[in-house]
Parts: sequence; C-alpha cells; structure tokens
Amino acid sequence: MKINGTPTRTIWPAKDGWAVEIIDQTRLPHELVNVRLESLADAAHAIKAMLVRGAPLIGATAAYGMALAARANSSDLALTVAYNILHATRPTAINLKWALDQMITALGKVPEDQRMAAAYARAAEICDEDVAINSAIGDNGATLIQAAWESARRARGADRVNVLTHCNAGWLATVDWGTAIAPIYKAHDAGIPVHVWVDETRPRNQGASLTARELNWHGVPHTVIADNTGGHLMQHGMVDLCIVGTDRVTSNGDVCNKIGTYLKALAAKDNAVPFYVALPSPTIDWSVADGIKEIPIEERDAAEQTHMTGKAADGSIVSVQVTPDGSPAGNWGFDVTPARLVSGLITERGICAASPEGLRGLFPERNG
Ligand SMILES: CSC[C@H]1O[C@H](OP(=O)(O)O)[C@H](O)[C@@H]1O
Repeated sequence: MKINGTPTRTIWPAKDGWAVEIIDQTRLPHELVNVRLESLADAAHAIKAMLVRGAPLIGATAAYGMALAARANSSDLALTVAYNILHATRPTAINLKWALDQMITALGKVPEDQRMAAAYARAAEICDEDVAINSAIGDNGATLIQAAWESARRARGADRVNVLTHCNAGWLATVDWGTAIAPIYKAHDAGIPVHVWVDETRPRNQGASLTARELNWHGVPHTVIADNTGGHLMQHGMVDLCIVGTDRVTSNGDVCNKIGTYLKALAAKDNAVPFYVALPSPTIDWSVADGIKEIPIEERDAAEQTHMTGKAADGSIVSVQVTPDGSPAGNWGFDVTPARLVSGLITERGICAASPEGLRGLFPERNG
C-alpha cells in the first residue's frame, strides 16, 4: 500500500541485508514508527506483543525470525529451539505454524553453512507470495462488491455500496494488500463507490486504530462504529455485504476470527446479508474439522480490556483505565463462526462454499 504516495510493505529487509524492519502497529493510528528486528528474540517479542499482528503477517515475521535465528546459529538444535520459541508466541493463527514449517523444510534441505542464506531467501519468498495471493483475493472479492453495488443501485437507487468489516484484515494484517480489505481496495480503485463500516473491534481496537488508519491513507470512505452497531445497520438495510478475515479455516469451512465475528455472522444470517470470509490458502488448517472443538482460542492480558490508549487533547499518547479498580476482566481474542453462517470463502484461487466440497474443489490436491 502507499503511505503518502510511497509504496510501503509492513515488513521488509533492512538496508544492511540482515536485520528486518516492521511498522510498530502498537503506535498506530497516531504515530508511524518503524522498528528493527535484529534477533530471534526481537521477532518473537514483535509477534507476542502485537507490534505485528494478523495471520499472514505473523507468519511472515516468524519466517524472518527463523532467518535471524539461523544467522546466529544454524545447527539443527538451535533451529528447533527457534521454531518452538516462535511457535509459542500466539496459538490461534495457523499461518504461524505454516510459515515455521515452510522454513524448517527449506533449511533441512541444505548443509548447515548454507542455511542462513536459504532462510532469508525463503522468508523473502513467503512475503512476495503473500502479496501476490492477497492481490488475487482482492480481484476475486471485488466481483462480489461489484455485484452488491449493482444490486443496491437497482433495488434502492443507492449511491454507494456498504461493506462491513470486523477487526483488521487489511494491508496491516499482511505483507501487502490485506485479505478482507483487498477487495475493497480493488473495488475502490476501479471506481466503485464503496463505503466501509469499520467495527472498532474491542478490546484492542484493531478496526478503529488500524483499518480506519489504512482506509484513511488510501482515501476509502468509511465510518467507524461500535462493535454492537452492525446488527442495527443490517436490520435497516444499511449493510450490503460483510467481508471479514480469518486466522484459521477448518477443512469443514468453520472460520476462526477476531472475537465478535460470530455475533456479526448471526446478525447477517438473520437479515439475509451475505457474509464472506477472505483468506489465503496458508490459513486453511486441513488437519482440523470442527473449529469450535479443535481451534485453540488465545486469551490475552486482561489489561487490554481494562485499559485503552489514545491521544489526549494536548496530543500526547496516554493510557487510561476504563473499569473500576478490582473488577476482573476476561479477554478472549477469537471466536469460531460455524460454516453454516458463512456465505462463501474468498481465496486466491476463487470463491467457494464454506464446505469440504467447496474447499477441495478449489484445492483438488487435498483430495484423498
Ligand atoms: C488477515 S488475518 C487478520 C486477522 O487477525 C486478527 O487478529 P490479531 O489482530 O489478534 O492478530 C483478526 O482476527 C483479523 O481478522
């Protein structure tokens, strides 16, 4: 994506050829700060503390984390330790394990003295692949926005098409383009008058602080709303389409995504609003079927629920407590939307039903 006209990715090799640089997403939307990752520990911290977040970007960062580890020590033992440290950072997005497995496979094929170069090469490929995949997701998903726009214009003489999204599944959740937001960028750039309802997405406010930030940079009309607003908007015909991202899709088509997604899908079903999920194929976990029973749901620090960070009137960035002293808080990071509530899955290979048949139709290599 472009920031002030400059094409910018969320993660990139530093000019010195060995460190890695990222946008520190904990500083957005008010401050744009880049951070250097110089070690395995730096990469693990960046994922765990959510300087980077979003399933594909977590995978990309872990890939470079393995490269930084290999630079320090390329032995089998050291790489196994690095794998385990990175794998333990966050449990839900399957892209983390996918990327780590990709790296271990690539490094296992070469002698120890060639592993550092192989690691940096594979990490760079994973990033470039993510950009291409997400661009294709954007093209495929844009057909849905085009159809929704034509339908809204015919049915009610609409002057815009309204898409609701939850959390951040945009450029900032990937290396570039995003997943759920990629179709929005493609439609907007093609001249379709798309407007986005942006769920703020409590408690970390990825929608308010990240999705709104990137849509603002790209000039896409949008409105930030409280998470509980979507059902009301759907009841009043103000949402033509929902598109969300995901951290893990099962072989049955169940969708794990940011907490609150399931409730949005229920409202969409009740109001006959199409509810689509955008995902790159590394987000499919073919080894699990029942998402509710099998996907680990991350529980994060209660402080993310009891405190909020923002810009004070004097422009300083402050954190405030929004709950009473002593009131416990629960902070589940994700929920699972059963496939029956999903209208379809938007992938780089096309759009399919959220079902075993739909997924295997797009990925026949998974048959048998
Ligand atoms: C394209 S994956 C985006 C996905 O990741 C987010 O979770 P987090 O910000 O905690 O990493 C959220 O579930 C998004 O839908």
